[in-house]
Amino acid sequence: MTAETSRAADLTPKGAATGKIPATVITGFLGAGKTTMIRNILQNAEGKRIALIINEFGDLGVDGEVLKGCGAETCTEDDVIELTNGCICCTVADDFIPTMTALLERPNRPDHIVIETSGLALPQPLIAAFNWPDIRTQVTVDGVVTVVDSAAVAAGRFAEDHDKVAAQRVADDSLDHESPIEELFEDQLTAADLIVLNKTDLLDAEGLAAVRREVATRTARKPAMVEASQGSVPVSVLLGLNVGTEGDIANRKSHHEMEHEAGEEHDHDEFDSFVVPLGPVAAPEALVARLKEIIAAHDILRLKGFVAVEGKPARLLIQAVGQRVDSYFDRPWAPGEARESRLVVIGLAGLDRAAIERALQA
Ligand SMILES: Nc1nc2c(ncn2[C@@H]2O[C@H](COP(=O)(O)OP(=O)(O)OP(=O)(O)O)[C@@H](O)[C@H]2O)c(=O)[nH]1
Repeated sequence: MTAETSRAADLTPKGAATGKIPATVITGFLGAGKTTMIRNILQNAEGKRIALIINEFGDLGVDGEVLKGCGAETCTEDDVIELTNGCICCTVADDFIPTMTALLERPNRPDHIVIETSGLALPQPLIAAFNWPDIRTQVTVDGVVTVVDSAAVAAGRFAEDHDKVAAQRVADDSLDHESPIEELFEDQLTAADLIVLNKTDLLDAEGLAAVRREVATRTARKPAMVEASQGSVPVSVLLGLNVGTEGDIANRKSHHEMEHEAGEEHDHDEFDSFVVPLGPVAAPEALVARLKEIIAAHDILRLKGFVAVEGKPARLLIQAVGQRVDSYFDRPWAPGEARESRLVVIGLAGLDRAAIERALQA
């Protein structure tokens, strides 16, 4: 093949011109800003009809709630499909394929499909699923966008903590991974066609340049990087990458695939999550202060959920990523809706659930 013909082959349209619906996979570690970025996509879709498939670790459905409430005309509640039965990379055959098939059978097919993986998902099995016979004739992966929490990278969250890994291994000698967080971070970067360095508002130019260098060292591939705050990247940059990533999956192997070519199953045993119910809260500021202490004491990676505040007609959305806790009233409680306070807690396996529950409910 000459250089010219090989270049022409590279430019072959994978999506629209082949009649396939383009699907964008949005991945990235817990709390990186995936849902925030998708909200931005929906609000700036300019008439493009988008169907969303979202998958969350921890069964509270917070992301779905946030996205359904975003009021975008081109993405109604029917267009938001939540996969709550575990992490999408482990439930491809049972959950993802049937969901995609049902979506494709709808009379009113979407112009574009956006898939948000859970923050703990390994994107590779999901991308490979686009090669399944029923799917590959109808849909193609337009691109994989990996969202990075730049502040967390700067804080060393994805650099190996040798003491912690050693402690984990003492607690569970079946652990064969060097560091589950670091590996997953790198696997998500390795899957990327585009990397979004998000949360730039939390860093100065020097810090951001260091993050850019560090991210570049974490994958042998060299996907483009864009910087963003609040996931604000033009839709024209995110959608329409036209890569056909499912055809390149062999070049994006995860640590897990490289270590276990023999086919050992991937799972999420290294991580743990549970939901804690609380009573109504009298003082949200005091709750937020307490959350920060509990997160630090137990090294909780992610905590989110809804809280009923005494005397308030709206529910309080709590979003914590590491030590940073955001909270705001997102919408009024609906008539007849149970005013429950529930928080999902996610961390490395071995979280002291009883102690965390006691502290949260105190
Ligand atoms: N300061 C700052 N906060 C951000 C930015 N983007 C998102 N956040 C906040 O980070 C938190 C997590 O954002 P999400 O969009 O829910 O992150 P996610 O990747 O969908 O999280 P999971 O689905 O739980 O993995 C929320 O409190 C957001 O408001 C940003 O650019 N800057």
